[in-house]
Amino acid sequence: MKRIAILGSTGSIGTQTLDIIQHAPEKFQIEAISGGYNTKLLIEQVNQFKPKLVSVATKELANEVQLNVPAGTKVVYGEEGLIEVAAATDADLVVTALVGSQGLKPTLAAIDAGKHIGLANKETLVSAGHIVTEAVRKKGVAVLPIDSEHSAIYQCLNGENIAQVSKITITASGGSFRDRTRAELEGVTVEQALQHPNWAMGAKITIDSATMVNKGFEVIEAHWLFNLSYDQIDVLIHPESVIHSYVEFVDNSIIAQLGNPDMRVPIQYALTYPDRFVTPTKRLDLAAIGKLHFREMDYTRYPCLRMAYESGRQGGTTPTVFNAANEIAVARFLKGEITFLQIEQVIEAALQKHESYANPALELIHEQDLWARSYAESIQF
Ligand SMILES: NC(=O)C1=CN([C@@H]2O[C@H](COP(=O)(O)OP(=O)(O)OC[C@H]3O[C@@H](n4cnc5c(N)ncnc54)[C@H](OP(=O)(O)O)[C@@H]3O)[C@@H](O)[C@H]2O)C=CC1
Ligand SMILES: CC(=O)[C@@H](O)[C@H](O)COP(=O)(O)O
Ligand SMILES: [Mn+2]
Repeated sequence: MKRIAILGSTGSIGTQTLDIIQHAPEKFQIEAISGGYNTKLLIEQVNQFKPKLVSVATKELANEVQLNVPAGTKVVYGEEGLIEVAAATDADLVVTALVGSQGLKPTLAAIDAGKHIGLANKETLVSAGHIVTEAVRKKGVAVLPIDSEHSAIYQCLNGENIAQVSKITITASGGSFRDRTRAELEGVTVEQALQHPNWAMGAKITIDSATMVNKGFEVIEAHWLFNLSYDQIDVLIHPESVIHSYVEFVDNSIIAQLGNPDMRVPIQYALTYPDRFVTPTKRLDLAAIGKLHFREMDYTRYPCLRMAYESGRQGGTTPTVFNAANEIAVARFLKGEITFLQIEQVIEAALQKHESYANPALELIHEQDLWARSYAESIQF
C-alpha cells in the first residue's frame, strides 16, 4: 500500500490523482490533502478518502472544513499548512499539484522530510531548479515527473544511458490560438484563450499553453530533471498531442511515448513507477486517427518561448523573474486588466529591468520573486 499526500487536491491534477486512487483503493492510502478556496470539493474529498491531515488557504476556511469532516481529522491552513501536508505525515510520495511558485517551499519541505515527489508543479523547478535539484540529490529521493512530456521522456529513458542521448524533443500543441497569426491575436478574449484544443486543465496553465510560456517552462523543467543542456532540448509543434515527447540517441534511433491526451496516464505512472497496471482511460487507436501533424517552432510567433530559453541559459534569478512576472501577467489578463499580447510585454519588461544574480540562495529567490511580482503589477499600458 503506497501512502500519498496531495498538494492541490481540488485542482485539475489533484482531482485526476484522486480519480486514479479511487480506481485502485487497495494500492493507495491518502495521508494528507490540501485545497485552497474550494472547501465544498475539499470536504467531499476528506469524507471520501479520510486523510488524517487537511489544509486550506485561510483560518476561516479551516474552521468551516473542521465542522464538516470526521472528528479526529487535523485541519491546518496557509503556507504552514501546506508545509505540514508536504512533510508531516507518513506519506511515501507527495504529489505537488499546486499552481505557481507557491509550490516551492512545500516541495522543498517534502524533499527535506525524505518524501518522493510526483512533480506536476513545474514552476518550482523553473523558479529554483538548482536548489530543488541539490536538495533531491542530498536526500536521495525520486522525482517522478507528472507533466505529460516529462513523463514521456522519463519512460523513453527507462534503462537507457543518459550520456548516449543526443537530444530530446518536447511536443507542443500550439495552444488555443495555434491556428492564428500574431496579427489575429489582437483583441482575443479570456474565454477564447481558455479553450485548449486537447487538454482540460486549470486556467493558469491553459493561458501558459496559449502564450507558449508553458513550453518554455517545460524546457527549463527538462533541463533540471534530465540534466541536459539547453542545446539538447528542442520543441516541435504537434497539434494532436498524441506523441507526448521523444528522445533521440547518438545512433539516430528515436524512442517516443504515445497515448491519448489524458493526464491520468502520467499521473498513474508516477504513482506506481516502476510498475504499470490498467488505467480508467481510452486506448490510443492510431488507425482511427490516420494522420499526425508536425510544424517547426516559430520563435517570432511565440516570443515567450524565446524568452524562456534565454532565461534558462542565463540561469540564476532570471528564470525566477520570468516565472513570477508571468504569474502576475496571467492573473492580470484573467481579470481583464491587460490584453493577451500584453502578457509577453510584461514578462519582457521585467526581464529587461531585472539584474540577474548567479547561484542565488532561497532567500534571494524569494526576494527576486517578490520584486518581479510587484514590478509586473505596476506596469501600465
Ligand atoms: N492540469 C494539467 O493537466 C497539468 C498541470 N500541470 C501543472 O500542475 C500544476 C497544477 O495545475 P492545475 O491542476 O491545472 O491547476 P489548478 O488551478 O486546477 O489547481 C491548483 C490547485 O492549487 C490550489 N491553490 C491555488 N491557490 C492556492 C492557495 N493560495 N493556497 C492553497 N492552495 C491553493 C487550488 O485550490 P482551490 O482550487 O481549492 O482554490 C488547486 O487545488 C501547475 O503547476 C501546472 O502547470 C502540468 C501538466 C498538466
Ligand atoms: C498536459 C500537459 O502536460 C500540459 O503541460 C500540456 O503540455 C499543455 O499543452 P501544450 O502546452 O502542449 O499546449
Ligand atoms: Mn506538459
